[in-house]
Amino acid sequence: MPAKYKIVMIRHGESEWNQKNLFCGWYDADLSDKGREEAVSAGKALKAEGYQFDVAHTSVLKRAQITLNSVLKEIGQPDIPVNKTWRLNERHYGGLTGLNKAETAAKYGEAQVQIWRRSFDIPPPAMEKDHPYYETIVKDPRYAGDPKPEEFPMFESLKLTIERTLPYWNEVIVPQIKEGKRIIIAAHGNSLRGIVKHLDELSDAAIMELNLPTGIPFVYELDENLKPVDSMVFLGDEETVKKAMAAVAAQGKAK
Ligand SMILES: O=C(O)[C@@H](COP(=O)(O)O)OP(=O)(O)O
Repeated sequence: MPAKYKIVMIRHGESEWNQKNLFCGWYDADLSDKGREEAVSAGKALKAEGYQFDVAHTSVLKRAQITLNSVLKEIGQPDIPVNKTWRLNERHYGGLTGLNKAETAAKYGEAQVQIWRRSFDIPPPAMEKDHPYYETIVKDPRYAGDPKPEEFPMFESLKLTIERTLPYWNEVIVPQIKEGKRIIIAAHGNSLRGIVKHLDELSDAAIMELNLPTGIPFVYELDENLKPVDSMVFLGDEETVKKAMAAVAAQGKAK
């Protein structure tokens, strides 16, 4: 079937916590200088290809929002409607939040860290009340009322992340796609892996292999039933994308 719709997604540029190689999850890390540059380059790449959007979706975390704002500024559309939702947040990394990924691998083994980072349904340990970032995250006013207290995660596997991201995809984004709206989503490594898994119907095993690079936009072309005609086409040269993906995968290695 021919392509009918196009949607652009981007993982935020490198954050200060990506740079320090810390599990970040719902911690609201800022972009690093490199991440800000990546966001500007992403905007320029979209501009060069003539992309324009009617609406944008992002998480409530600033690393995604700043990336989106940079992109929209570069393409000359700083004022389009932007929907912000916790449902596009990064997966909640539970008790691992704030730990160094390489040090965690040295302590618990690379295989365990790989399970925590990439298994489909094995969650990281829960964030307990005495965790250094518990109060910062749970009491953050941006979450007052939404998610509801019973929905508020203390940890998330990719499976749990998908369970809270997909309702937003299906109920908010899909109707807009079908109305012909040109959409960009600026979000996170794992919230976007969830959407990719859904669109491409990847198996639980196949999604483990996918590492999304920071700050490189990718495009899906969808047919009228929203099945991909073209999947995950990055606006970047192949070698750069491959290297960036390998670098993300390597973050879980004990140095
Ligand atoms: O939470 C985090 O540490 C990273 C992803 O980490 P990995 O699952 O790749 O370890 O999220 P993001 O930088 O996309 O917001």
